[in-house]
Parts: sequence; structure tokens; C-alpha cells
Amino acid sequence: MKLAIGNDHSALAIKAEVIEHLNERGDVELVDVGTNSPESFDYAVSAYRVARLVADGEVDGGILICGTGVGISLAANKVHGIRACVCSEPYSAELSKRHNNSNIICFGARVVGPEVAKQIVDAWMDAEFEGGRHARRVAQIMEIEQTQHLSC
Ligand SMILES: O=C(CO)[C@H](O)[C@H](O)[C@H](O)COP(=O)(O)O
Repeated sequence: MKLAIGNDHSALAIKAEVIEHLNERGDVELVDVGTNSPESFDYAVSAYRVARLVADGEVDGGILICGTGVGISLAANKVHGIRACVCSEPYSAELSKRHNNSNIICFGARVVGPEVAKQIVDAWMDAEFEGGRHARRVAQIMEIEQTQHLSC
């Protein structure tokens, strides 16, 4: 699996732990497009870089980390085709893939610790979209995105 990872200045330490964990997993090719400097760095920049790679099919998915995961997920979701979900525990992360076909997982470096962050990433990576009724609902999300309308 090829993933992109991005972050702002608040998430340097936790990103390093997540990258180490992914390297230990051994099943991920990772593209780091976030900042590695403690200088203030606007989360929308990393969000756009990761979202662009995902939307263009250059990677299979993305991981985004800012202080809360909120700003970086909001920005990523502005790119068409992106379903970025901010999660603070692994159950929601798993369901975001199984039911919502999330293609970017987000979390907050000021919200979760490194062990929970790794659990979130693992739960999301190891889950698969279930399709069926969930495919209809995801299609509705995409219709709203593409047409600003929902035919219901
Ligand atoms: O976007 C956010 C809030 O939803 C993130 O937590 C950012 O990391 C945060 O706003 C950055 O704040 P800072 O005071 O500039 O470190």
C-alpha cells in the first residue's frame, strides 16, 4: 500500500512515531509531504498536498495530523473525491473505511497519544470498504460534492 502523510508544526513527534510504526509494519510505501520543522506551518498546505496525491491516484490513501485533526481534515475535504475523517479512537477509524470509504485518516497530535495514533492508523489500514448500502450513501456524498444537489 502506498500512502502519503502530512502534518503541521504541532505534529512532528507523533508523525515520527507513526512513520516508525509503519516502517515496522513493512507493508507501506510512504510519501512524507508534511513539515519536519518546528516553525509554524499552515495545515492547509499539507492537507492539499496529501489530498491532491490521493485524488489523483498517486497514492492509495493519506494520513493527516494537526493539533486536533479538525483544520487539516476540513482543508483536505475541499478537494473533490476526498473523504477525510478525523478520528480520536480506532473504532471510528475502522468504520470510516468500512462504511464511508474514507481515503484519508486524520487525528490530532494534541488529542491522542502515540499509541492510540498507531491503533487508529492500523484500524483504518486494515479495514475494507463493505460496499452494498454503504456504496449508495457514499455515492450520495459524491453527488452533493459534484452537483451541490441531492436527487432524493
Ligand atoms: O486546525 C487546527 C485546529 O482545528 C489545528 O489544531 C492546528 O494545528 C492549530 O490550529 C495550530 O495552532 P497553533 O496555535 O498555531 O499551534
